[in-house]
Amino acid sequence: MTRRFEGRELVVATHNRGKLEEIADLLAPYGVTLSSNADHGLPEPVEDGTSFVENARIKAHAATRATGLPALADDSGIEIAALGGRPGIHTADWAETPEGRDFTMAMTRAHDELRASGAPEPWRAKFCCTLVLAWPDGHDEVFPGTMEGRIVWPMRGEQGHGYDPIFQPNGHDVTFGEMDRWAKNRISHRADAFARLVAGCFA
Ligand SMILES: O=c1nc[nH]c2c1ncn2[C@H]1C[C@H](O)[C@@H](COP(=O)(O)OP(=O)(O)OP(=O)(O)O)O1
Ligand SMILES: [Mg+2]
Repeated sequence: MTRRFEGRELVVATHNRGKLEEIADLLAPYGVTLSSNADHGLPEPVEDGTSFVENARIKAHAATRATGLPALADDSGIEIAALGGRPGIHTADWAETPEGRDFTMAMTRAHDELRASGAPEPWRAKFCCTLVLAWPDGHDEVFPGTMEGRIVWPMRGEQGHGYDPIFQPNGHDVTFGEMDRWAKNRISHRADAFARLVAGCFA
């Protein structure tokens, strides 16, 4: 299946630099030539789907249509059990401000809502990642991944991106924000989805 990528470029259809770096590391062993949305000057599509897979499809197919190349999109987010699964597909929206994204604000909101809910700790949470690989002929392939853990407070760690400082994965006593990129990439929701992608495309 590696042949499907031989001599071709894969567009990573994301505007999130943290994701792009993780995806480049995860794909490094497979000799795929990567380019990004930024390399192609692609706009950020409106993510108005009602699920991770719908939003990933919107992003992947938009990049494929614009470039004629296969494209890989990642739609991800965190589901907090005591908040009924919120923010879920709205995880990035919680960080939105007129000046750009503010993840300290978003993490503070998650913590404030957990406190207000009265839910006892541990506050169970699940990171979800859905990868969609879209092909120029219009078909696509879907690879889901998850990582279970808990929300911790205060924030811990300067590494990673997004909500990493408040997410402590099960089986670990550090947050994603305290893990180096290789440690996170061995266990994350994105790594889980990539294991399925690799099995489907490079096995
Ligand atoms: O490993 C992660 N560590 C921490 N936070 C994370 C992670 N993975 C997703 N997240 C959070 C932040 C992100 O902003 C949102 C996903 O929203 P999502 O729309 O999929 O991504 P995005 O808007 O940042 O970039 P793009 O849509 O261009 O791929 O969930
Ligand atoms: Mg997005």
